[in-house]
Amino acid sequence: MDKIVIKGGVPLNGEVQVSGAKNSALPLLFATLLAEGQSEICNIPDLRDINTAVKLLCELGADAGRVQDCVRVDACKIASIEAPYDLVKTMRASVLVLGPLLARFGHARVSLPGGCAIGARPIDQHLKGFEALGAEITLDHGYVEAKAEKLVGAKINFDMPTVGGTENLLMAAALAEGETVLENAAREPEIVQLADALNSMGAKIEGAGTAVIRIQGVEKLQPLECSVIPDRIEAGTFMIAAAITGGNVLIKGAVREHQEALIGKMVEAGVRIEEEADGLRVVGPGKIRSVDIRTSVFPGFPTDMQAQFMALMTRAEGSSRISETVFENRFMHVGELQRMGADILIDGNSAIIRGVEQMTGAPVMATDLRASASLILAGLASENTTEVSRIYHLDRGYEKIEKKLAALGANVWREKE
Ligand SMILES: CC(=O)N[C@H]1[C@@H](OP(=O)(O)OP(=O)(O)OC[C@H]2O[C@@H](n3ccc(=O)[nH]c3=O)[C@H](O)[C@@H]2O)O[C@H](CO)[C@@H](O)[C@@H]1O
Ligand SMILES: C=C(OP(=O)(O)O)C(=O)O
Repeated sequence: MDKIVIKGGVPLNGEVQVSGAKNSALPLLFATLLAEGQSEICNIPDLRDINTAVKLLCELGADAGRVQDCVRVDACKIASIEAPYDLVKTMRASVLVLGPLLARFGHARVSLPGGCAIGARPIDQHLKGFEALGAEITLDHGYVEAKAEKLVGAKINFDMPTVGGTENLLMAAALAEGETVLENAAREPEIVQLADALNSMGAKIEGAGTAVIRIQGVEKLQPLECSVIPDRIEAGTFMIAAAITGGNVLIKGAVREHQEALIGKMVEAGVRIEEEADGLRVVGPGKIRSVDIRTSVFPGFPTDMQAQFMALMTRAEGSSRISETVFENRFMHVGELQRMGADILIDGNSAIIRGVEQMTGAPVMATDLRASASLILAGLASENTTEVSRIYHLDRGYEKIEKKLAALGANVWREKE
């Protein structure tokens, strides 16, 4: 297994290119199952989750593979409608094959993903939506099975705005008969990209990016050709890297409209952020100010940036409160940050962080994807050496992060444990 080693204390300088968004690429890859013929999606990041998705598409019988930064998927011949446990357990987003398989073949069987490090993460809202479209759902031997002679449009009101649930239902409803209305839908940029992509395939979807999405079902969809939007969470992670080291970095490809909540909080913390033609320039302050955050659905502060923002607050002047409202167990990084000298107290779903003058490097363990990133960020701003182990979590979602950071001047590299 690999670990990341960081010798902290270097202000980052230069330019870094943001990769394609994992959380957009995954639903787009599964959307290719909706059409016969060859789809091509470009600007696909080179990540473990993408490899898992391609493997899953092949397992279903599609002819899928990477050609440079594109993935081509020929979904003419689908031999299986089952997503097995071995793949689903390593990547929860595998449940996104349910919608497309059900819509095109009337049948899908997917291993239930179960809980993970950050929370229970049920899929009841996805299943409620499929049932409303007329599917029969059964749970058996750890698998969820969905069957329908035909899907018929319906009104679906989600109990909470769920990203995966909205995506799964968008894909299923695209081929259902008649109109589907999704209420209390998620509004993330990844939803907008999926709806745009489906429309380019011939779907009729209106309202993506708002809480109410209307889908007029069509009989058939064409193969997909598109390019993945920049990863706003990777971009945000580099924004914090620049800020926490007191550096000056142009984050190329970062989109301001995708980052308003993060930008607002970083500016409050004293960070200078300027929009340039090809991205966002972030200039770290001499002293970081404490600010409170509360995670929320888009356009609120993203839960996927909570751990990284906490790393920033460990170095701020004063005390800040970070409340996590999306996932019930997303403070796994706290214990590891404490090992590096952070002063953090957990109070229910909030963490109270009192900034410290200096943190010291330590061997720490990555517990999930964004926790891994927060430990690297803390390491960049700490004295001595930090070693982050179990970085297979990191490799799910960050493309060559150590190389990108090293190109900005950081002393960071990957080693075998
Ligand atoms: C691959 C991908 O895009 N992952 C993102 C997606 O995950 P994911 O799509 O799994 O997250 P959701 O938006 O569905 O989850 C939001 C909340 O709703 C709950 N819920 C969700 C569905 C359901 O059927 N029942 C239910 O109770 C979840 O447990 C969670 O508390 O959005 C999350 C929230 O922005 C991000 O952290 C993840 O990075
Ligand atoms: C939680 C995340 O991903 P996933 O939904 O794939 O677990 C993430 O990207 O931070």
